[in-house]
Amino acid sequence: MAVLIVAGLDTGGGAGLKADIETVSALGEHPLPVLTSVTYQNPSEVRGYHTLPPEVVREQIRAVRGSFKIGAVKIGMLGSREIAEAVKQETEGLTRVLDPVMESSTGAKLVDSVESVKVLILGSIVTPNVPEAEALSGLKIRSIEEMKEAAKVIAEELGAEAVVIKGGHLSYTDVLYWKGKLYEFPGERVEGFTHGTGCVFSSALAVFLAKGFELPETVERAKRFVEGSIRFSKAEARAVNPLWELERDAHRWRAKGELEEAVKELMELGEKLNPHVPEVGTNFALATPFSEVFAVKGRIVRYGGTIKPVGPVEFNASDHLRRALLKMREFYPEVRAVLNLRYSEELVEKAKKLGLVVSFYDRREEPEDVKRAEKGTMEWGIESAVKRVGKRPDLIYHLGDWGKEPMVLIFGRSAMEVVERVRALSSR
Ligand SMILES: Cc1ncc(COP(=O)(O)OP(=O)(O)O)c(N)n1
Ligand SMILES: Cc1ncsc1CCOP(=O)(O)O
Repeated sequence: MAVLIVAGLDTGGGAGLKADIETVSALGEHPLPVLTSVTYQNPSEVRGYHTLPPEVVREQIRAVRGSFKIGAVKIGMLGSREIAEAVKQETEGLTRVLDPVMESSTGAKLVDSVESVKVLILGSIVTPNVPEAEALSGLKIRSIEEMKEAAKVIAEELGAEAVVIKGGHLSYTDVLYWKGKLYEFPGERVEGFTHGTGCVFSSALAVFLAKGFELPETVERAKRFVEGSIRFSKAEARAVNPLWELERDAHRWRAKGELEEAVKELMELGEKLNPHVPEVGTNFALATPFSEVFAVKGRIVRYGGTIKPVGPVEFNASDHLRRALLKMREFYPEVRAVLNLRYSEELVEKAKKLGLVVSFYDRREEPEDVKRAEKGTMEWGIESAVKRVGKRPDLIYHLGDWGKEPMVLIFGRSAMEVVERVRALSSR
């Protein structure tokens, strides 16, 4: 099924047509991109924009309308009243999702007037954020109740088929008004970049409508998709990442394979490694670039004179090493793998001789409040070891405490780098 996208170009690659194309493609439908305007923008500022002649927009839509089965159309930045009129005429009869783009999040105007956006409201599913809903309804919005009132006004007075007001500027609850009924979609704050969220949300809505979902389920799905695209947003683009699901799954698949290979290599070191395996066992953890962590289920244990993984490599099969790795990645994101061994002075001395950067933490220095908290020791320990050495540590050890076995953690930028380090450390 094809989804028509009528939108502007964001040269920063975070919002607009590019985000829309990625959203539609990632959700498995075919994007038909129609350009209304070219903006000169980066994630920090919109320097200006140039609108295309309305006839150019009209011809783009005409070129595809007859040749594709169009399930829905997403309309974003219009730029001018003339373009809005042309888009209205050329999209008549299609299921229309209108993101009433007025200003960028950096505060720059992206349309000549609110009236131009209003041209397309009649019969459309409209997705304003709070400031846009205020501009369309003329109401002040300070609460979820006031979001509901504004949604009703936009539907009943301006003739929208449905209205979804996104709560990002207020709470994290979205409100839908459709066929005389109000719905709430609670959400929570997600850490990450948000530039482009409005574009991704409205495109995802168009896709799920094209797939045949009813509006309330469509809103729920689009909201969860946006949350993922913020959680896995792109630091480089400083914007949402509509490709997150595809990238996440590819990363998971690669990480699992990489760790399985490395565990196999590690098993070759069986007899040499056996004396270094602690009482609690060894685990080997690898993070994907999205900081999801794979490890060995049940850990790696001593087995006769050699070693053996108890279970397979699985997602979330580690607690301690996962927390150590994620903390380390807050300082050094290039670190992706870690393995624990039994502490011995000999092992630490060998690491120093090999030129590895060694640091440690002393559990006796752990603040009382961290000690009392259920799970803060590992994070505190890694942070204090990182700060102690002032550069990226390859190995961190601690000398134990009551009921805590002394331990060595060996880090690396890949699972194989850790294996190579363990090989060097365990050789006689
Ligand atoms: C070309 C273009 N279209 C739309 C926007 C606004 O996008 P949105 O998703 O609402 O994101 P923010 O502006 O809130 O970051 C844009 N900036 N450029
Ligand atoms: C108990 C313990 N403490 C530090 S590493 C380790 C073993 C590995 O733990 P996990 O399997 O939870 O990563």
